[in-house]
Amino acid sequence: MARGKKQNPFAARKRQKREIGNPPDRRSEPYKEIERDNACFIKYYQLQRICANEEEWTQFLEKIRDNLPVTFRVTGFKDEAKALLKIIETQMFAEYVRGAAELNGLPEEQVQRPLCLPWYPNGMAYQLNLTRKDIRRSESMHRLHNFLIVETAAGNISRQEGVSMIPPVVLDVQPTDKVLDMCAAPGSKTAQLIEALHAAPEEHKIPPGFVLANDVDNNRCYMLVHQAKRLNSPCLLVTNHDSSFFPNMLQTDPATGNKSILKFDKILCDVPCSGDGTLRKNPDIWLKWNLAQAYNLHGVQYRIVRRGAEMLEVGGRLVYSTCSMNPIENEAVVQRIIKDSAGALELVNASQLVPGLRYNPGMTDWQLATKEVDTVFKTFDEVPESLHTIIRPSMFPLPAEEMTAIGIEKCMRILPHMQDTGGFFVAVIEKRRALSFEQNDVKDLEKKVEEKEEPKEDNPEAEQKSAPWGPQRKRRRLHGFKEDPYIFFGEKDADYDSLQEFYQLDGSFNKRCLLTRCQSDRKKNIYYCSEAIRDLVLNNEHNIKIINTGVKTFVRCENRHTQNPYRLAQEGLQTSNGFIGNCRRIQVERDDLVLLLNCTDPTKPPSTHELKQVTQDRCKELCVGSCILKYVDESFTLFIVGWRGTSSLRAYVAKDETVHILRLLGADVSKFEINKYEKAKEAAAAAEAAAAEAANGAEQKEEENEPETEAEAKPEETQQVAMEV
Ligand SMILES: C[S@@+](CC[C@H](N)C(=O)[O-])C[C@H]1O[C@@H](n2cnc3c(N)ncnc32)[C@H](O)[C@@H]1O
Repeated sequence: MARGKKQNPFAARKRQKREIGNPPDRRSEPYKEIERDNACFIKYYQLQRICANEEEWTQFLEKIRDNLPVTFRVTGFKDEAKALLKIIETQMFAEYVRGAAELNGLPEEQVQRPLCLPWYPNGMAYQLNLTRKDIRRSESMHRLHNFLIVETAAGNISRQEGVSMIPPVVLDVQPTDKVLDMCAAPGSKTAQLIEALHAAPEEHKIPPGFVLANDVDNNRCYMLVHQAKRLNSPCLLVTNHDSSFFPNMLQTDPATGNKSILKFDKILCDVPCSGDGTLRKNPDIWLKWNLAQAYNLHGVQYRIVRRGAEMLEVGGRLVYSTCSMNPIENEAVVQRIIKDSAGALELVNASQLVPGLRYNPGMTDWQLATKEVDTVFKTFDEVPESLHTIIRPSMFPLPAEEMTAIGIEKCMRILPHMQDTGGFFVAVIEKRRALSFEQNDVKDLEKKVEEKEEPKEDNPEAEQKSAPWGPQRKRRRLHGFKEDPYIFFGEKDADYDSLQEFYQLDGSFNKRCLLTRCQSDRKKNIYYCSEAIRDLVLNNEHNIKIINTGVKTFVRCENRHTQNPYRLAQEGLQTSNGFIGNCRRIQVERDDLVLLLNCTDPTKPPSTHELKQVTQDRCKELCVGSCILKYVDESFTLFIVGWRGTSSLRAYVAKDETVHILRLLGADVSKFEINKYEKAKEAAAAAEAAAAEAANGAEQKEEENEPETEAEAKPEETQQVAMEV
């Protein structure tokens, strides 16, 4: 190479590749199990004495190397949940026992029954004695597998790690609470928070409280929207911010109209962590685990919980949780925030909310070490200067008397061997008074918001339009997609008037909570959000990046026979149902509903003549258009969106929901079930037959071209080829 001439690194890499040749294609190699071992991990946790004795340590190591059993919970606020639970406990568990017996070659009597998690409210969560792989890969489990997939998609069950259900339970959310989930994606805990908010539908048609679910990762925010949307709550707002710098928000007092800084009653800080408590579910962590991760995360974990503490209402509750077992990410963060709060925050014991849960108390002592765990430090003084930027004084345990005052033992450490779960850490904190470092200047915030706002229209009747965060005026976009605006209905809206008339919407329905996402005279989808969420959007849209809110309630559906261009959306029916009059309701009996749901061809809806006389008579009273089908069972009542056609009636629900309802009705769902093993067998047989036919054809062609004697000489061979293919 000529002197001074720079070598192009890409070209060099290409040349090198050509010389060495392409790396072997590993896709054809058999899948190698990950070795569930990591010397530093073992050394570190042995050093910390996370187990009381050798025997427990052996149990811990054995369990953490094992696969995780499947757990799921029935999503709780619907009346149907109990009916579904009953089906699970009878039919599905009978299926489970049969399948597990076949899988393990055991008599059915010896199969361990699924375990109802004692600490989960209302007996709604179960742990199966099978792993995800067992269920996915065995034919005997295909019905159970189908059931889990369909009911998860329809939002009636949630497959979630057992220990991950604990933080929302101890947060103890009530329907009136203002809840913040600071690190919410992908949203399994957010779903629990929403369920708790809607737990008393008889008291609140729409809960006065709300859940603000936030995540810093824009892509993960959309996973969160997808997960939370299954619950169809009008009380959810999804935002995209770094929680450690979450902006203060304004709220309006509905009685006085005065603005104040929003403080939350309940805050969940399920912070990013090294995740070594999920080793059973994610064995690849064995390959990556090292102490540097915990050292790196301690700072951001502290900043998030500190910001959470600032935004917490006095008297409110904050839960700090991680799926890590490391005291640097757990007790060290908790002791630091409690100490810095100078008595404003207090750790509390929440064991009464999880009766029967086995856990260890928070650790009062731990040690730090180098990344390879070859040098151990008991105090910061022992740490060499070269590590001072990595290992910080706040990571060490406080002196014993300070630790006693903090009551760190009130934290909960759940280890895998205690009840065959993953590992988890949970701390419950309450705020006794305002923090010395929190900023509560409402005037200052109002000024900042006003500076960002566009001039307001004078006409109070005009619709209120939000500008998405990262206002278009500035054409600034930090990351992710630019969201469509949130355009609320004004006091006078022609579409609302026609909706009100057609559906006899009750006077308590707040039309100003209806919104669309595009500026057009022909609204396409109309969403609904609660009053509290509307207030938050309008007060803070210039300050906060909103990703999603509102539940789809009306959908444009032009049909020349109907008087109203909007049909009801099943997603929003849970909310709109309570406000719609009798004029658009048809009560149906079981057989009629089964008939309607079994009609899967939208071009051939059931004729009203096929229905019971009473249903036919009721249909005659309704003009063409969207309607509510009501079905009353002994233990539950169902409301389903329907369509009254000129001479037909149909149910307007998605496939997974259809299967769910048919299941609740005790109807046959076999036509919706997919047996992938049967399908694979059928496909293999078809391929075999096709290949045989092709081989036969080829042989015949050859035979036709060959001399007569040759063909006569090998007839069995031709036969043989056909059979072998
Ligand atoms: C342990 S996960 C949360 C799991 C979630 N609570 C659930 O139950 O599904 C941590 C989340 O924190 C988010 N995150 C990381 N740093 C953050 C920050 N500074 N602010 C907000 N979210 C953050 C990550 O994107 C990740 O989704």
